[in-house]
Amino acid sequence: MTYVAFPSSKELDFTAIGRLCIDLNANEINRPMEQTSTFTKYVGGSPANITIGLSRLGLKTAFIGKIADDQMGRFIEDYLTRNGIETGNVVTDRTGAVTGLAFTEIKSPTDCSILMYRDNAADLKLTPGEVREDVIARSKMLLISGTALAASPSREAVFLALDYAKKHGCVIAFDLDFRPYTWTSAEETAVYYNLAAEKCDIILGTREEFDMMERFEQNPERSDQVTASKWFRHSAQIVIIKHGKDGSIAYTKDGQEHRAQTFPAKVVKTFGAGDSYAAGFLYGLMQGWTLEKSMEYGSAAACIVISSHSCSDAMPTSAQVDDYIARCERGEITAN
Ligand SMILES: Nc1ncnc2c1ncn2[C@@H]1O[C@H](COP(=O)(O)OP(=O)(O)OP(=O)(O)O)[C@@H](O)[C@H]1O
Ligand SMILES: O=C(O)C[C@@H](O)[C@H](O)C(=O)CO
Repeated sequence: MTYVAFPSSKELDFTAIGRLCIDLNANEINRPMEQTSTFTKYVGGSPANITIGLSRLGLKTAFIGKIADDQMGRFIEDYLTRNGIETGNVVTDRTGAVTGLAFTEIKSPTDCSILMYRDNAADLKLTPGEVREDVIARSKMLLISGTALAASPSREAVFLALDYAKKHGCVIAFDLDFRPYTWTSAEETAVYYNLAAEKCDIILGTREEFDMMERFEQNPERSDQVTASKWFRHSAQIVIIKHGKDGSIAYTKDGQEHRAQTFPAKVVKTFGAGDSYAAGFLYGLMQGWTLEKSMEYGSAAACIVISSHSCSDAMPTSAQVDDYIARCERGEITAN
């Protein structure tokens, strides 16, 4: 059964728009930030991580975003280029904006948090005029990410990208990627998330992210089924609701539910699970696999990333995902 049809004639498989930033991940893990002295620098930001993931899996990818005119901005652009991602629509800020920094605290494999430095962040300065229609026109899929909706002009840039995607028959995926620190009001957050989600074919989020969007609605049981059915009255064909190590459920417009197994992992830290899951899942969907197989691939990719120190750098290749699944089947990997 095919739930979304990707336009086969287009040259780029995947384009994402949104946040490009830096992760500084604690080297001394299993302790609070106060006791951490050194960090390793990686490219970060959910849509960047997903694009890197899809490029590692072998797809032709591009990114639309804005970087600071400094060493961090140049590091990000260089990393994307070295990973085979087209950066012609990554523009450089000239107003003195800075690169967003995410310091990660790894207190234990299940207790992780992120300390953000995002004042005057360059990624939120992307203007509608800087979004190139031709890049979206050449893409089979556009991915948007919620954080880019948090402020103008990046918010309007994303809505224009959605219009271009609709015009050019691009499949649209929305990773909700709700980061509370970027937003100022709960009402504003829900309004813009809902406006964007109405236009998307595939919506991926956690139960908590959908709860945030449902603040004006009735879903007292926090039912995934009720959540998904709302979006099928708009553009959605697939709604995925993620539940951490308990797995994920994909709902489809034909009323079906699809579940996939999760895999054991020796977890180092939890962040990056959602981004690697999205990369693996969207890759499978583009290969024409079943939803179950695509979700399983996402789950295995997530296990690889949460067992590693980084998010972007740890994004696996197909060979690594296949190998992980095979080792799990042979009982060689157990959870910690
Ligand atoms: N501890 C775990 N063990 C095995 N698989 C996991 C674990 N945590 C997450 N996963 C896999 O990753 C997928 C996505 O994880 P999760 O629901 O935590 O997303 P998320 O909250 O968006 O992640 P992030 O922490 O990156 O924001 C899950 O559906 C599951 O397949
Ligand atoms: O920008 C953030 O919010 C942090 C990300 O850079 C980080 O890579 C992450 O949390 C991945 O989900």
